Amino acid sequence: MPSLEEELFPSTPGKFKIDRSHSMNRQFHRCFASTSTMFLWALFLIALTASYLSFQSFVDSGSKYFTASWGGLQWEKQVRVSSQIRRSGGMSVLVTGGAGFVGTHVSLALKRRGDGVVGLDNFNNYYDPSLKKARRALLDSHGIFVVEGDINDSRMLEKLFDIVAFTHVMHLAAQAGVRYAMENPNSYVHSNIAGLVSLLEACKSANPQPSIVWASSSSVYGLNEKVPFSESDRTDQPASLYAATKKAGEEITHTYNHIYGLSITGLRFFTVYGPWGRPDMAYFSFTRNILQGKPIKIYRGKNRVDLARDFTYIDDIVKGCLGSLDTSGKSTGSGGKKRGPAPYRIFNLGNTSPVTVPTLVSILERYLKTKAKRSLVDMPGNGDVPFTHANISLARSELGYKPTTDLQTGLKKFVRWYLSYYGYNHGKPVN
Ligand SMILES: O=C(O)[C@H]1O[C@H](OP(=O)(O)OP(=O)(O)OC[C@H]2O[C@@H](n3ccc(=O)[nH]c3=O)[C@H](O)[C@@H]2O)[C@H](O)[C@@H](O)[C@H]1O
Repeated sequence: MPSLEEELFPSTPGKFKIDRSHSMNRQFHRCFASTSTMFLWALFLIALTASYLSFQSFVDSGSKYFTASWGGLQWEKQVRVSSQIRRSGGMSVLVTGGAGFVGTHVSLALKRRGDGVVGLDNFNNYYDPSLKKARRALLDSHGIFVVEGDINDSRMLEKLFDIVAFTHVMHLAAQAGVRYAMENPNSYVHSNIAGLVSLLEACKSANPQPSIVWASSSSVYGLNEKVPFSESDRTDQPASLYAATKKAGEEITHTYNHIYGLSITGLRFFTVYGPWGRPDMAYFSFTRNILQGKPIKIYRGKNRVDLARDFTYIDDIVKGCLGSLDTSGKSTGSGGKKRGPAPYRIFNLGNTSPVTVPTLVSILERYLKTKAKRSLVDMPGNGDVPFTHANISLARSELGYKPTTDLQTGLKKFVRWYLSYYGYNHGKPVN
């Protein structure tokens, strides 16, 4: 089969017909036919080479994923204004995944205390983008600008660091979800591996280099059976590709810390829930299905043992994130070179009191005043782990992290928000 180039440039040039105007003078044509043909060929070749090269760089930078919704004077002004610090000793933070669940809450908390915040989000459709847009509207009403862009877009990242000398990056952009990794494995590589490297490259080259706090996951403990999970426990048995990419992230950030002097703090979040949460998570989809009278699947482990999670309320997670930013220490590199050792830290951020999934459902039933249609099924082999339980002593001593919201209280707040956001037509208001 001929290649595209062979089709465009057949080996017998005579086959390639150039349309000529009838008004052309035959004599003139005969004299200049060979010169003009060569000239046209040369022009054509130059144009083709140029478009091929620009297409290559487009593909190389992964730009096929990007929307061109950044840049321009107005955009730069919005970025600058949003990043302005309004307290002494404050920080300017780039929050990736800014329109995400945790990103929104962290951004609001930072802004509230006078820090400068710029969000960054690609608004992908892993779950309903209208929820992300509603979060963006909320952020906007608090003076926080969210840039629409992908962390793989290195040109855009470079531009952001040109405009603002961010002191910190709160990196929360990721492909989340444990079970979805079997459906769309490449999206995890794209965001959690390639995107992470692209972001670290931008941070490494930035002058000054920012300190980085980023979201790892409790899922890195995988098949670890020692409870509660401590940071020093083994994390080399991931049960899902999601977990494997988060574990890889911990190794990748370590190399950037080691080679370039970037200050790194990785946070292992334990099943975070709350208002403005992620619709793909169990507590959220259970609520929707219970209100709509649809059945819910409750997974059970081996020997019909209930699964359990160390569900952690969003406000507690936000405190852990801010504590991490405040204690992160400085990156030491400049001009892409390390000038001395920089902090590398990993912390569990959990609640320390696991609750079983059936108990979670009972709490929801009470607040929703509706019985769930429970269907108990054996846990499919899709990356799930039977339980999680955080040991948080390290975060407590280093960050002053102290979770204060139990599942009952947190779910009550979530249900209130859910009903106010989606309306009361799906169920009765919570007391
Ligand atoms: O801590 C993390 O690092 C991860 O937390 C979250 O993962 P998980 O702890 O798996 O939360 P989630 O899906 O809410 O399932 C909760 C429970 O409900 C069970 N579950 C789930 C679905 C269902 O239909 N039925 C069911 O029983 C299920 O078996 C499980 O026992 C984040 O999604 C993930 O992005 C990551 O951040």
